[in-house]
Amino acid sequence: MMSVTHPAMCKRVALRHSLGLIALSTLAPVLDVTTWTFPIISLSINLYISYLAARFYYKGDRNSARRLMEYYSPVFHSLHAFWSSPVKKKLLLLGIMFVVWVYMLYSCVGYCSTVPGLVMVHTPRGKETAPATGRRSDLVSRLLAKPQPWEDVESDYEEPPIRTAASRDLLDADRDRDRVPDPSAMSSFSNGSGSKKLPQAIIIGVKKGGTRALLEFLRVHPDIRAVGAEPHFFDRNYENGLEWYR
Ligand SMILES: Nc1ncnc2c1ncn2[C@@H]1O[C@H](COP(=O)(O)OS(=O)(=O)O)[C@@H](OP(=O)(O)O)[C@H]1O
Repeated sequence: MMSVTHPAMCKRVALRHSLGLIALSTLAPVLDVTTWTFPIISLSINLYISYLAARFYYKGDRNSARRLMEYYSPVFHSLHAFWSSPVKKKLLLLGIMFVVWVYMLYSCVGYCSTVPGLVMVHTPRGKETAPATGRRSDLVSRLLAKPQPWEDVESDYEEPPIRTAASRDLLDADRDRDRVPDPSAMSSFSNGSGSKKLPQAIIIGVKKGGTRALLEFLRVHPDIRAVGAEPHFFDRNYENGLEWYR
């Protein structure tokens, strides 16, 4: 339509788009969308398309227009030029699609391996906390490891891990599922002498009342030993008795 109403504009647009293809291909690796292999491979094709667009721009005849349109779709051009059998066309098309697919897969694998982790890694006190890049397996093994129901903070104190809401929820779900009324499963709330004691302070609160935050803040104090997970003694495990609670 534009070639009939505005032939000059049509030529300008074709040339601009052809040159834009080179710029776009060069920009892609700069924006980290793909690797530098892509603009290098596509440069020859883009240059040839630009050459055809320039020819169309200056000549503006039917022949140069047709050549340009054919090369805008190199796949169809090659099919048209070299292959006449429909079966061979389909095979060639499949082959080209496969090559493109393999190249995209290769690019994606390289790209995905550089994506940083979404969670922070717990590091011991005094050491820097770093993003999870390159340490994902370590983090996964931490998250999947079954947490101890009770922690002896005095003998083996570790600062609480920094977790995202998602990983904390995962751990909470895991803990709730694994909470069985088995006294042997509860390690002692040891004061260092090995004796079991009842807690000296209890955090009571409604759901979503911020009890976890309070527990984590208190746990930071080196003289406070705190449970690893909320024991829910009074509302869920009361029937298990004080022996379970110790
Ligand atoms: N200081 C302070 N101020 C305001 N809000 C706070 C504070 N500390 C914790 N929170 C929010 O409390 C929610 C978690 O509460 P709980 O730990 O009791 O949750 S749970 O019942 O154990 O699941 C949780 O809310 P949601 O993020 O909406 O789940 C926390 O963000």
